[in-house]
Amino acid sequence: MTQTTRTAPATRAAQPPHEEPAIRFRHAAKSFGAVRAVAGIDLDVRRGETVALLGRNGAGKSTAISLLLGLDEPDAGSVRLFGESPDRAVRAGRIGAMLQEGRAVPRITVRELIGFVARTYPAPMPVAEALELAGLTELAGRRIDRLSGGQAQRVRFAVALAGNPELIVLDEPTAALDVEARRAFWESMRGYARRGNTVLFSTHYLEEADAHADRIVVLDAGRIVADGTGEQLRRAAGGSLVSVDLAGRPTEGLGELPGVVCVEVRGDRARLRTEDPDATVVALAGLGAVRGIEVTAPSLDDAFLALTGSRTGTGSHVDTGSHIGAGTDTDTHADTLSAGSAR
Ligand SMILES: Nc1ncnc2c1ncn2[C@@H]1O[C@H](COP(=O)(O)OP(=O)(O)OP(=O)(O)O)[C@@H](O)[C@H]1O
Repeated sequence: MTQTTRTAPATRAAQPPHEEPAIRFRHAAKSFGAVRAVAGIDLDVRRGETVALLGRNGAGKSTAISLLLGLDEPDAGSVRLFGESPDRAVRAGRIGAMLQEGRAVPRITVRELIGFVARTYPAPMPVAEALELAGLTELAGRRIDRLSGGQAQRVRFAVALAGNPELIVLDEPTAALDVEARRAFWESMRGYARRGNTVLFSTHYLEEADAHADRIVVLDAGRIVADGTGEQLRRAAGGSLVSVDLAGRPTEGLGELPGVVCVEVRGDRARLRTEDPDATVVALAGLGAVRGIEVTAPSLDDAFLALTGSRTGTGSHVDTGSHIGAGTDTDTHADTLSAGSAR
């Protein structure tokens, strides 16, 4: 491979309207036997955007990323990066990736490793710059096998930066990191994005998607079920939540109150999702059911559960935590909201 060096641009220009997007999926599909891991997705990511790919275990995030990096070929449809094939874009150093697996090489220093990786690219980022962006300047002389988990993750980020990519793809970059390491990681990522680069990251963490992405794309059962900002997703989830202490009252008829679209009972409390919280509260008052009444706007968790069709009703099995992790006891109804409905 040619080893000429050019100075990395401090920032990249915003995408002119005629330019190809950084990422373009067109009807892209990939199955493994009977499993449709990616079931025909259409997605454009503009240059300079930071996009989160959100979904539960098995939603298809890693498969979509593999298609994007050319590690897997789609069975149907296409994936283009900056208007070219993933393979070409990756070889040209336009794409950097940080995947879930990947073990650090022992016995060499952080600086040596990044230098080594940088030399394999045609137009790498200066090593000192990659180290600085990844927050590794102080650790440049440290041996790779003597780093903490959070520091090792930063090295992987620097490896992804080494080719001076315009797009970086991160598959669950903060899994297993503690709060401080996460904060440091996102700071580095934002530093890279601020230069006008494009970022696509997958995550199970709703709050990370909301805090660090311009746009959230929700995948479920291989399909895009929503695409928009955190705020748009919350709105798409529809309605506020009115909860009230039942105080032994029967639950019959709650579903017919004005505005109510669904009722969930947890112990002695009823949670009513409503499109008209004022009318619902007035109707509850008419029934004399006002003990412990609370009205809350939908959270991103609520939105996620609604968008991915997660089962609600009895409530006891609904994961309302902000980490959509393994073992979430949910059903899949990918057609709850159609792709792009949150936009
Ligand atoms: N190489 C493979 N062979 C067979 N099935 C696979 C393969 N890779 C993925 N799958 C299946 O495809 C579906 C999507 O998996 P994928 O890893 O893309 O999901 P994910 O959203 O990244 O999940 P996670 O959050 O657990 O990493 C799953 O049902 C998975 O079991």
